[in-house]
Amino acid sequence: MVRGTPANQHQGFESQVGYVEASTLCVQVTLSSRGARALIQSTLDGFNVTIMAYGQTGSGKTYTMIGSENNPGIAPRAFKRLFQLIEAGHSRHTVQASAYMMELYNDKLIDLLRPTGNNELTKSKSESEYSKEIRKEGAYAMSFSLIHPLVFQSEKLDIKKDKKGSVHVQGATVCSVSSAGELMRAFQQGLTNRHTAATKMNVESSRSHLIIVVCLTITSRQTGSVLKGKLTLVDLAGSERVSKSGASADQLREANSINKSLSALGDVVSALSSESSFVPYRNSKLTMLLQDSLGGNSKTLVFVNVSPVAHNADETLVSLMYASRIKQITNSVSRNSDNKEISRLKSIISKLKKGEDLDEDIT
Ligand SMILES: Nc1ncnc2c1ncn2[C@@H]1O[C@H](COP(=O)(O)OP(=O)(O)OP(=O)(O)O)[C@@H](O)[C@H]1O
Repeated sequence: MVRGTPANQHQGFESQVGYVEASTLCVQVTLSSRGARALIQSTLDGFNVTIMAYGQTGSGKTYTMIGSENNPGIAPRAFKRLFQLIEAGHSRHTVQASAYMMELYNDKLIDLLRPTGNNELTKSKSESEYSKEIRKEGAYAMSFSLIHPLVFQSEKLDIKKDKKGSVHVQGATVCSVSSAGELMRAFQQGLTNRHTAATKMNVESSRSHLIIVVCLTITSRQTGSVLKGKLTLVDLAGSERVSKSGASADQLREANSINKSLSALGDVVSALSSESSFVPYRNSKLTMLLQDSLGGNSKTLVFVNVSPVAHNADETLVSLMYASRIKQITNSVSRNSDNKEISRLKSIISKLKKGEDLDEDIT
């Protein structure tokens, strides 16, 4: 099912530059679930969930995923809903939440939560607080409020896939978060580091693909069994014709890199929708990152944003064809769960690898 949903509750939206349209239209394509709200619950039920926006530059992807202060987009709404559900289920399970945030800029993965000396959140904390930082599962983990400007400079970001097919970025700065507000603060901090620039098509065009991942560990109070949920939110950079966007020299490089990665994404979608035996995930970092979201172990919702104006008819057609192809993809979804004993053994193995104390686990 492909649902056409007017995303333009924005009557009177004025264009600010060049060819920005007076309205946008959003086509919602859902794989494996009914809608965004149900998907947030699925994350807490131990599933991988991806929500992403695809479309031509200036068509409203960032507005859909991030929104504005008065009209929050999918990400802030998802964060709020997630913590409402966590609170509602408090008597049944405990939940540990953490998040990391990356951009893929000129084919390079950049850690948007990596502390810098300029980070406002890093300045007000004492040294003793910084000492509480912990290392976890090969990634750099910390409570978000404890970010230290000098530590956690990981060497390299690596895209990894576990045995169940879940993708994660090794080496990313991971913030542990305990409320929607904390998660939102981390998110906003990350956004300030994202590459954007004015083009003829969009006064604040995203020059990178944005990926936010929220990881949940849900432990049942009754049985001790553990579920792992993962929510991935993706605001893709827009495909653009440089003749229309009027790209400068740097922007030309960015546009080429964006178009190349989106073309690799198109190849993956084509291969999956035609049930080809080979899917070229490894052709781009973007497709490697989205490997579990497209054709893998994830419930996935894709918003395809299109422009309704005649001037953009070609791009709109391409996006709609993309939407209908993506709709043919079938993901194979399973819950990420472990019983109490397996969780205990995994925790021992992980601690042994890190050379940590095992006293608590063995008694
Ligand atoms: N539904 C909407 N209501 C009001 N303004 C909107 C709406 N959708 C988009 N806009 C405005 O249109 C402009 C372009 O939108 P946006 O930046 O989300 O496009 P995009 O698809 O993310 O573009 P790019 O790929 O270049 O980053 C922005 O100024 C945004 O605020």
